[in-house]
Amino acid sequence: MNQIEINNLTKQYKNQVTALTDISFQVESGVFGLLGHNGSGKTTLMKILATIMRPTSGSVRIGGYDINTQGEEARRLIGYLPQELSMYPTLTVFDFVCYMAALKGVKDRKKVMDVLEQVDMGQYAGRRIGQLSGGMKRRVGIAQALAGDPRILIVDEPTAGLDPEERVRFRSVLSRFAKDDKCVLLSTHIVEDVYQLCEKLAVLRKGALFFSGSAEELLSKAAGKVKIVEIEKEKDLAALQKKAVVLSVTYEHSGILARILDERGEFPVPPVAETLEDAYVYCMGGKNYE
Ligand SMILES: Nc1ncnc2c1ncn2[C@@H]1O[C@H](COP(=O)(O)OP(=O)(O)OP(=O)(O)O)[C@@H](O)[C@H]1O
Repeated sequence: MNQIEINNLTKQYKNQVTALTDISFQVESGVFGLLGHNGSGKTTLMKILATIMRPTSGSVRIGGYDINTQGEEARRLIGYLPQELSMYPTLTVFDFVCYMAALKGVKDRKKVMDVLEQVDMGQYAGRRIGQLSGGMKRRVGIAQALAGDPRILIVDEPTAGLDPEERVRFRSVLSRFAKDDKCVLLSTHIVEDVYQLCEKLAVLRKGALFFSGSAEELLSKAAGKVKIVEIEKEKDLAALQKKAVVLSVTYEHSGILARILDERGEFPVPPVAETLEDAYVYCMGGKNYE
């Protein structure tokens, strides 16, 4: 069953910037990844799905409810973690989540404790927000999104800036939520998160939908094209870049190893196994995404 259905969605801001152009895709249960460079329109799309911004045209159904005409019903199904969530540093974790939960009509303090336990923050309930690490704050952000028992969790770039341990922990919180026929829509520009978490994903490029499908389908776009070639000098790199997309470069004692996408089969070396990151960079026209 589709949890989210997006049809011909377009968003033009008042300054005439068109952030989204005719986007259509569906999101089923599980963790769904939304990948794109900075400025590709991810946050705009998340805000529309979270019903805090109206589209210019097109339609969105959340759990079957049309956000334009049944916004209240749709909103009740959603938990949203925005890219930047203002938190009051002097409040305790518990009081902050109680406050956010109350805004959604959840007054039961036991339920607040439950969501803190779900994100492994129960033991820090009494700590002040200002004394938390970045990863802990992000988990508190998820806890407030989980208040009200949503079916659909919309999280905007939740792992940016986290250390590897916190990222792993954060991912497990999301995948734990997504089982039981629920859905997480995760926007990120970190391909590793999508690789670890998502069966399906969409790629936005300059506000347009470039790809929507399974991770395997995205991978297949780079299949057989990823090669490693050796060049002698730095200046040979510029010539190589004219012939192929250079994915990464490693400097060795003997020379320089370049990982490339050989689209036209011009380099007579056997291909190596492609990664999701290779396929993503390929989709993005070869520009690195950081
Ligand atoms: N309130 C606004 N008014 C005008 N233009 C905006 C507004 N918000 C975003 N934009 C523009 O819309 C485009 C998409 O921005 P958006 O924030 O949705 O991208 P993003 O993929 O989330 O980027 P990032 O990863 O950097 O957060 C950009 O060109 C941006 O400058």
